[in-house]
Amino acid sequence: MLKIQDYRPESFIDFTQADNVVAYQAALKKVRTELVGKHYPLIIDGVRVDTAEKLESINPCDTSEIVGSTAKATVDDAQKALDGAWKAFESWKKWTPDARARILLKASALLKARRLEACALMSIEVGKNYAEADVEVAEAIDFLEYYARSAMKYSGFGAAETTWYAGEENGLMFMPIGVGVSISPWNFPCAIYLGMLAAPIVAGNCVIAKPAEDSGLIAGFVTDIMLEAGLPAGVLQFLPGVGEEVGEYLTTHAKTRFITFTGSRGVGLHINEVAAKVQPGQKWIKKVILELGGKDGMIVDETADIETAVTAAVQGAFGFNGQKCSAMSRLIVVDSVYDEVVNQFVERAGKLKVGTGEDNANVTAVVNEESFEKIGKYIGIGKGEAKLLLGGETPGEHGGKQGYYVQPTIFGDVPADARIAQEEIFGPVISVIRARDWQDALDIANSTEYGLTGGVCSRDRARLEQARNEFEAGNLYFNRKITGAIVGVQPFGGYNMSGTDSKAGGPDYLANFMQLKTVTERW
Ligand SMILES: NC(=O)c1ccc[n+]([C@@H]2O[C@H](COP(=O)([O-])OP(=O)(O)OC[C@H]3O[C@@H](n4cnc5c(N)ncnc54)[C@H](O)[C@@H]3O)[C@@H](O)[C@H]2O)c1
Ligand SMILES: N[C@@H](CCC=O)C(=O)O
Repeated sequence: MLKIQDYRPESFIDFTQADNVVAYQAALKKVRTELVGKHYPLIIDGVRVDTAEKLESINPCDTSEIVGSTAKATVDDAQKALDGAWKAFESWKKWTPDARARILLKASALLKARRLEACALMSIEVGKNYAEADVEVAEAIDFLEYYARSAMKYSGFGAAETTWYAGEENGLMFMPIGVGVSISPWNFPCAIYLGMLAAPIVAGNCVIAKPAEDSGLIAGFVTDIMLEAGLPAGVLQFLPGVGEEVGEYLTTHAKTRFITFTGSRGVGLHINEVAAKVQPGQKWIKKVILELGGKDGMIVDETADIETAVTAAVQGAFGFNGQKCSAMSRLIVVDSVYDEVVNQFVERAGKLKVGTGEDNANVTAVVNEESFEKIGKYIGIGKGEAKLLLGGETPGEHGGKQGYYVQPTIFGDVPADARIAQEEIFGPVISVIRARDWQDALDIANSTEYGLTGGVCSRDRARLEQARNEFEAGNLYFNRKITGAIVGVQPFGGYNMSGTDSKAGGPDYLANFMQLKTVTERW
């Protein structure tokens, strides 16, 4: 059993302090010297393997810059990774939970020591500003620390309660399940990537990690940390590649035991479907854990503190340019305070500074051309569906640099069933919806197929209690922003089409990657 202090989330760096800003800028310089331009090969069975083709990361805030590259795995590489991982599983599954957990704790210490480098790399690779990058690296550290401790809970024959029965010993054992693939998105390329591989690994499984195409460098960076921390060869196979090629190959493969996926609803549902089909030679029903998109709404009623509500709306809507599954993309305001709330929201959002992640702007460029085009298309749709209150342009340029820049955009008086109020846009585009009253607001909040995050700004106790039970969201927040779940504090995962509600960073998350065996011995 580990002898360590109780879990406590990392605190965030205060960038109102000048010396912290100076330290961040020094990290940016260091990263520009040491990591920009770097190439990360695949890692199969602990060996670095390069490929003929590569995947390049482009700086979204300055598209003339190639930040670096990774290898691009083929299906042959995926097959080798799968075979090697099963070999590694034979010994890894026998490691004790505390021995496995020590590797996560060591990785956490290594990541803490390189915290600002990881942040700076994300500022350049995906355009995160300082606070957004820092919150993410803190979350990655938290995942390592939290899952290391969680692993203890599943240790030994008596890990779960069973009832005593005369003449027998009965007990439950939690067992690892095998080799799985972890497929992650670009928007939390450090924390979600790392959390989604660390959890199954500490539970005794082996993982093939397939990062998103746009964020291979930060994935390579943290993969190296996991290996430096002492993971045996083959336990973690690093397999950057194209989702539709290697991702598809692995999710449909007979030897894949589990799939943990975080990404868009379309891809997630596709994986759910193909993974359900039993392949020749397949011996199990694949476990599929899906965490998908959202169309997250926050209600403001007539009893709310308007200043609190507007601050929550601006933070929830525009943090990392709205590129969070948790982002507030619908602001639902009760008619009697609609004008007051919306005027203040538009005024505050209009003051946000647009620029690069490296310059610590409030709103930076969106991640890639596909997102840029998609967001532009939705802004066009919005202009036909509602009243444009702010922004509405996609300049594609800022300060003389070409990049995927989209103005913070707000539409008002959006019908609740409009496309911009129902479909995930994943950018800085907000629909404000007018509700007749509180009940109408709650009905509107629940009127999408998603159910990830949600919020209510109100001082009415009865309404908060009603929302507690009736608001369809996996993560519900009152009188604050609806983003920024903290590991262990706000376990994270969505309802309905937002996912399987696996609750990353929650007390039972590791159980997703285990099977239970009941053993009875009669005396
Ligand atoms: N619920 C959550 O916890 C959560 C967290 C972060 C992001 N998201 C969601 O993720 C989306 C943004 O991320 P994205 O653009 O990277 O999503 P995406 O679905 O386009 O890609 C996610 C991953 O899936 C891979 N992929 C694509 N096609 C595949 C296939 N056929 N088979 C296997 N893998 C395949 C991609 O290469 C990538 O690694 C948004 O919808 C956002 O809401 C959800
Ligand atoms: N866990 C993050 C969102 C992850 C999705 O993009 C939050 O709570 O804001």
